[in-house]
Amino acid sequence: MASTKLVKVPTIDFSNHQDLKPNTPLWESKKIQVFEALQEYGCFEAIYDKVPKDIREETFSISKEIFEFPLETKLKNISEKPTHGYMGMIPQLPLYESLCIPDLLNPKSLQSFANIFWPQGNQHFWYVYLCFYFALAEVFKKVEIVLLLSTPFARNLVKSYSNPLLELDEMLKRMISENLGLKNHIDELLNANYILFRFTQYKGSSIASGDENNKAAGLGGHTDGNFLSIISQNEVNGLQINKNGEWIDVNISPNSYVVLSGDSFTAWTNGRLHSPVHRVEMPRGSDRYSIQLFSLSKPGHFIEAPKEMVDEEHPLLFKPFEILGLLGYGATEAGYTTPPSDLFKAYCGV
Ligand SMILES: O=C(O)CCC(=O)C(=O)O
Ligand SMILES: [Fe+2]
Repeated sequence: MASTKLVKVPTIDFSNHQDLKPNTPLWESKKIQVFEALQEYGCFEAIYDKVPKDIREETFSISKEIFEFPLETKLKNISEKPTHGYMGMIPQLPLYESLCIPDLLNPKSLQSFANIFWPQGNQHFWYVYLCFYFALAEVFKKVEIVLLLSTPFARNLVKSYSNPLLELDEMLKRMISENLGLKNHIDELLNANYILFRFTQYKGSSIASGDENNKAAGLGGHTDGNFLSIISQNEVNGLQINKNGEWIDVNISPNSYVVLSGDSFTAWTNGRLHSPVHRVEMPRGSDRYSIQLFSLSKPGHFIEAPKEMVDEEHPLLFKPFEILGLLGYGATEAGYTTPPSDLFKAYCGV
């Protein structure tokens, strides 16, 4: 494939979020920008200042801390579900390691993750845990949590960290649905929401010295199977997306997030959006930490394009599929040998 070009993925500024309400001119203009960026690139940089800097730093410092645990501890982050647990020790990807909190919307899942690393409890982690828990509760309007939100502590946590990323995910889904005239399908999309939260480390510091310009593979080319991925990183860049055979660096500023469209949206929009092939190429010397918030459909829920997306001009492109089936397929022999841009079609193409 051709080499990296100095093309930039679009940047969309959501920093005046308090004015960003449906049916306002600002909403209408952002909604078009979002849709066009996802159509053209399958991703964009979101400038989003709702997560305070110190909270973000706190989260990255937890990330660093958990990767320093012995391998035997990290291996306790297991799951029978594909991509739902520890990934690492992959011979072709020696720099890559990741840990996953599956089903973030379920507080028990967060608790078992924390227990792996801090069986006695951890102030740090519980702080972030509570941020997520309270934020999710607000999103899902759980009465008992709403009561707890009245404490300044919880309110601050919600405002400062976790709520914003889930709000961003929801807002983007609303914008995309509106753009396609699928406003009446938004509830079914949001009700099936299931979140995977992944901490990732790329050990750039372990790349052997050699040609300074040489980069090493952090993560191979793939598409994400979910609806949206919201990625934050420490100050080390490395993510690239493939556009028409060329790799484009996705270099983002410190308070930005990368938003990527996944295969689930490709199917739901019957091909009007696409999921870009992306990879991580690591520079020598620096370790990269990234955090992914993946929004999926609940296991067992079948994803299919609403009937409005299918007509004579737009015949159905994908059979209904279930996310765990897709993720499992990626881990099979057929999945490994199919080029990443064809994998989704190979799995459920009509
Ligand atoms: O680390 C990143 O920036 C991207 C990671 C990624 O693409 C993934 O985990 O699916
Ligand atoms: Fe990815």
